[in-house]
Amino acid sequence: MFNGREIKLAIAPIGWTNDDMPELGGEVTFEQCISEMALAGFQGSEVGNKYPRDPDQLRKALDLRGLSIASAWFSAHLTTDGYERTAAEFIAHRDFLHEMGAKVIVVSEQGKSIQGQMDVPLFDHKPVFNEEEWALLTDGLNRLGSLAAEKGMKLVYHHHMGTGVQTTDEIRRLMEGTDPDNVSLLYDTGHLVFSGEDPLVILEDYMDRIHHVHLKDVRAEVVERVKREKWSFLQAVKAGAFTVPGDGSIDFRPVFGLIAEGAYEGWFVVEAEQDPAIANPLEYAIKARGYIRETAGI
Ligand SMILES: O=C1C[C@@H](O)[C@H](O)[C@@H](O)C1=O
Ligand SMILES: [Co+2]
Repeated sequence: MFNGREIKLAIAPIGWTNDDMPELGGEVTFEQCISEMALAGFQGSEVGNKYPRDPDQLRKALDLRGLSIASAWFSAHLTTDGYERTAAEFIAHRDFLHEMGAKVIVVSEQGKSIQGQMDVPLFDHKPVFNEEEWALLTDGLNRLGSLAAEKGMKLVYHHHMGTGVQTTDEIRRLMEGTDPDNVSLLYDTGHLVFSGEDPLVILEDYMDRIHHVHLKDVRAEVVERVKREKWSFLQAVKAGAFTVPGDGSIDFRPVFGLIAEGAYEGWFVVEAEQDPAIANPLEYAIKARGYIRETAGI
């Protein structure tokens, strides 16, 4: 399907230990997490809070298991903290990822975000940026993107539930307001469907700007309850709003079909945060690996 183009498969540690709620999977060790990723047939990982920050130590642990680092999340606060402070943190993050051999840097604007607030209803209180905030965001991202380019890397922007860049219109505004040379898009199926967007529209319109992919599925019945009962993002995650591809309500066949029509090369990262005490991480990783083989042929 992908005609020999290089697509590598990674899985995020968030199914084992959740960075947003460290109590989920608190007992799971770093070694168990990466060993099970390799056992399930993945080649890479993103960086979680239990990963050693010393590049040599991290590389050794990953090399032993045939894994490499695809990327890691960076929380930007361009709309609230300003460019200079954000850039200083970004450079340290970029340099760590560069040393680990990653080519893309995941960035999400967390100014005014409600994704980490346990009691704030997700669908009623998401932030909406004003003109000034949009200017701070797009200008700051262009500048962070040129810092990434200094190391031959790409900034991939993560649209996300509970943030100012969640909906199709907001993604469109971000894409139109930024320079394609500096700002690329991270395509996350789960966040688009959770928000009520059509994930195929974003692929059709922005395929040439997509340089990183998060494969997340959603349980539609849980999403309905989140809306009806006014749950927060974290409550939704705990209740199982997300799961691995092949276990929820998204049909990934057209998604893979459209990606295959473009020129995409890079990582597909399975990313499915749910409670590891309910959804055994190794079992779900194996399930995801099988589904991708069956539907994408990789
Ligand atoms: O890429 C991601 C990183 C997580 O920390 C986040 O909350 C999750 O939903 C996601 O898509
Ligand atoms: Co994601």
